[in-house]
Amino acid sequence: MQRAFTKMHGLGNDFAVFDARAQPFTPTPAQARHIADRRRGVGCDQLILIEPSTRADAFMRIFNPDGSEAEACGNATRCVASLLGRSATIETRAGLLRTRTIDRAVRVDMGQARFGWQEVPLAYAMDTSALPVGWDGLAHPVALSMGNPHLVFIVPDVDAVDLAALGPVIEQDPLFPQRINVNIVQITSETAVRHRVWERGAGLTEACGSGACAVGAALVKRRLTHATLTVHMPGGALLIEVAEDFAVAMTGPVATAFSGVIKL
Ligand SMILES: N[C@@H](CCC[C@H](N)C(=O)O)C(=O)O
Repeated sequence: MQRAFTKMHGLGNDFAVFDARAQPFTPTPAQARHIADRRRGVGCDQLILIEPSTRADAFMRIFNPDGSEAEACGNATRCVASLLGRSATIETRAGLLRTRTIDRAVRVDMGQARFGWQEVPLAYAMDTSALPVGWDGLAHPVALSMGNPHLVFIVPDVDAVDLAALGPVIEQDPLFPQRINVNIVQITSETAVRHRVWERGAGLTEACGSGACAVGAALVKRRLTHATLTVHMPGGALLIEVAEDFAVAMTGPVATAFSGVIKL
């Protein structure tokens, strides 16, 4: 079977996007690993399927390189929005997301950050605004859901953390029954932060849209920054706006790299 794809990225967080509206397609875990493989496949941080929706312009499905399916992907939502038109509604496992293209950027209403321990989810009840746990110097993270699970550690220097070593250990800790995305953030001013991420099912990436939203919501929850802030990641920056009810909006760029066909 051959499948056409478009290779896109948001801030270097890259995707193989498959339009599955006419020709249905659900990758097996082995196919997902093959497509994501940077030497033998397309090479990407996530596989994205655009499917039909009865409630929105399209349904977006997200697969990590390990074959697991994710509920949310902020950077891919902007990419898919740019394919669907100036103002699109996208259904995901995390809910309906409204998007708007403004000049060359896309704004996405990413929904409400949720701080209930069952909503993250955690294995047992804990104060999610500062979990009483730590891993090798990383301690007291905020835990929350942006549709997908996130931990946010506030650190003095994001470059001093060995995220490649700690990320997989924290991601797979039994405290997180659905595993977790691991974010570290350094506050540089009341309106700007530096952010690095270890993504569940994917590893270190250049940027994570839902992670940047989680960072904004966590910092506002802890009253450490303004509600509008710029989140700088290795691949570039996103503008994050957190409303009083913790609904989060994200604005940033998208890029199309190339189109191709892969044999599966
Ligand atoms: N890159 C994404 C997040 C992708 C899913 C994540 N790895 C998960 O399993 O939750 C983003 O931009 O949000």
